[in-house]
Amino acid sequence: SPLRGGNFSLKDFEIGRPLGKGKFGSVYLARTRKGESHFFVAIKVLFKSQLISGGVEHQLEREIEIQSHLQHPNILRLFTYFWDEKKIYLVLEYAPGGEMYKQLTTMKRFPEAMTAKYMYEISDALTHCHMRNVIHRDIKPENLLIGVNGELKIGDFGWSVHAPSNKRQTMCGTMDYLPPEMVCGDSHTASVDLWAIGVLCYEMLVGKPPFEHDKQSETYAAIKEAKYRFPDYVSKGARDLISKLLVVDPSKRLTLTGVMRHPWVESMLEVNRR
Ligand SMILES: Clc1cnc2c(Nc3ccc(N4CCOCC4)cc3)nc(-c3cccnc3)cn12
Repeated sequence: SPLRGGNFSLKDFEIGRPLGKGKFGSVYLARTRKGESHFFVAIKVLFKSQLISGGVEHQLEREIEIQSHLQHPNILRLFTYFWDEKKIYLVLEYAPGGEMYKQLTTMKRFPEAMTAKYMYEISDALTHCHMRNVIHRDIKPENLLIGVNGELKIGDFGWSVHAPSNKRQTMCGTMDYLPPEMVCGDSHTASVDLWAIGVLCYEMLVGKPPFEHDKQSETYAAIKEAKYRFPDYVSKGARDLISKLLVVDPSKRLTLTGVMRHPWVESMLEVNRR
């Protein structure tokens, strides 16, 4: 890629339309100026002042450290970063398919074959992370993007840490994806990501997460007991996979290999190949 080497600055890019707004800044479509073939990227612009007031500078450092070293087809690349007086710029891979949660909102719920393909891809990506002792900790549709061939891309490592960790995290997103051990504040391991992909699989098939309740206290209670129900249309195979991930005891959850080899996933991947 033309983003070899270092010391880039804003003048090396033509900034295009805004792609969306994040918590601490915005994301813009951009393309490299140099060279004949215009290489599209996404530039995430973060305000130093907001990072400091949000007390998340160290989290950004971790995000950059982790994401710049992970290279996997289902993990959004962080090519480089630079800063000026007021802002920090992350030069990320552009995901032409946009955000998964917008796709899910539009479609209401995904077909089983599409859900199984995403489950395979995210398990493959998390295997890559866990082998490098990286726990993502914030798997949810809002952090997942879609690539040029409809493939899933994990797009945000803002909450990832090196395992094992008992880092308290001031919650500012949804609780729906929190596993029991994090709800109870216990230390947690990579298996928190397995619980999260169980929640993700349910939400992709049903259109809402399994433990969603009006009151936060009810959500917590349901999570702690892994108490949830399936609508009738969820197949036996999908129920089997989800029930092996949404297990209170972290050591009893299905492994990532177990997800990729699950009979329902394998049978649905066959459907995709036809
Ligand atoms: Cl990082 C990163 C890399 N690529 C993206 C991206 N890509 C992207 C592609 C296509 C469309 N559109 C396709 C036609 O219909 C309208 C949306 C949107 C975003 N979006 C975001 C983002 C972030 C926050 C809110 N909203 C979108 C972050 N990204």
